[in-house]
Formats: sequence, structure tokens, C-alpha cells
Amino acid sequence: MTMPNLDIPALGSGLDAEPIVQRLLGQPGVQRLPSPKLTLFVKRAALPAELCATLIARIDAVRRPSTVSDSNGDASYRTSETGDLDPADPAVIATEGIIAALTGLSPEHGEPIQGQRYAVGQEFKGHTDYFEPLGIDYDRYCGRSGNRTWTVMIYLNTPEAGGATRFKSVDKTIQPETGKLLAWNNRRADGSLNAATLHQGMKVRAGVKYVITKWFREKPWIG
Ligand SMILES: O=C(O)CCC(=O)C(=O)O
Ligand SMILES: [Fe+2]
Repeated sequence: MTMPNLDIPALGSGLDAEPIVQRLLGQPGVQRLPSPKLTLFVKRAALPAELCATLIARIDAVRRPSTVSDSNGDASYRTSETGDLDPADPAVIATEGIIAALTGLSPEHGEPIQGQRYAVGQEFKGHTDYFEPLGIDYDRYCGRSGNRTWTVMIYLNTPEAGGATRFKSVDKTIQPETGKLLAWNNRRADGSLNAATLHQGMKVRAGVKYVITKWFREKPWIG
């Protein structure tokens, strides 16, 4: 297993995006989506395959049907299964270290890593990762730690078919692949919520799909 860089920079919540962008651009193999509307980075093989396999086993041990906050009443909106990972697990600690070293996002601003498993036909329909300020549950979800800033997502396996992540507003579809990391800013340069981050986890057509997601907040995370 690749050891995380222990010299981890802490560059803040990501609300000030520039240090995060510069950190990502300085890492080998990081590619930036060429779009003025969406700040998104991709790095292939960011997690070693062995660590991905360990995380899959951890997700399988705890998974349950996913829920969606700000529910729109459509029960098929997010049909995957979710598993919260144990922050004390050495595999989770190693993953946290890799995310922190790549992005510079300060760990104390991060929610605990969440795992998702999608079987054939399961999906996560179009959504943004930030919470709508006018949403009925805004205070419940954002009252303590503020809204989300950056999303870091890593595919843990390569499904046989389907399961891409599509960003419709910028016409970009990313194919899942073991260890591939996506990081995007949910805000515009001025800090406002960026609707162009609208994305969906497309239906898996064959095989299964596993991902982990880590969301960062304006203020330190208080669960
Ligand atoms: O599974 C995917 O491709 C997207 C997952 C996602 O958008 C999320 O968990 O917020
Ligand atoms: Fe999402």
C-alpha cells in the first residue's frame, strides 16, 4: 500500500478555492476539466487497488439502503446502498491521508467518508451536493458546520458497464475506474453555490459499482 504523505498541508475549508486548486495542480497526474463553469479535477489511480478492495469489504460489512436529504419524494432518486466507514479503521485513515495530501483540504472540515454501492439498475439522479439554503431542513444539515464546499469522490472498482458520473451542465461524463479520484468545488470563485455542479451517478448496467465520497464544510465538521 502507498503510504500517505505525512507532511499534510492544511489549506482550509476550500471556500477560498485558490490554495486547493494550486495544490491539486502541483500533484502528478492531476488533470483539470477545461471549463470556466466548473472547477473539477481528475486523478487516475489515486488510491492503490489493494486499498480500494479493503474499502469495498468495509462497505459491504455495513451497507444499508441510502437516504437522500432534501428528499423530493421520488423514492427512486438514490437507489444505492450507503455505508459509513469507521474513522479509526487503518484503511480509512490511509485514505484520509491520501485525500488530504492531494487536495490540501483541512481534515477537520471534512465529513466522515461515506461509501456507496450500486447494483445493476441502481443510480443517483441529478443533484448538487450542497444544501439548498431555502430547503426545509437547511438548518438541521448546515446549522453547525455550514454548507458544503468541495466534494472528493473515489471509484473503488470498475463496473462491467454503466455507472458513469455525468455533469450535464458542462457535458462531461466520467467513467468509473478503480482508484480514480474526482475533486470539485461546489462554489464559484466568489463563494456562491455553483448550480453547474449538477451531477448524477448513472445506472449501473452490468456488475456493481462502489464509490467513496468525502464532503468538506465551511466550518469544522460537528456531526
Ligand atoms: O456515484 C456517483 O457517480 C455519484 C455519487 C454522488 O454524486 C454522491 O454520492 O453525492
Ligand atoms: Fe453527488
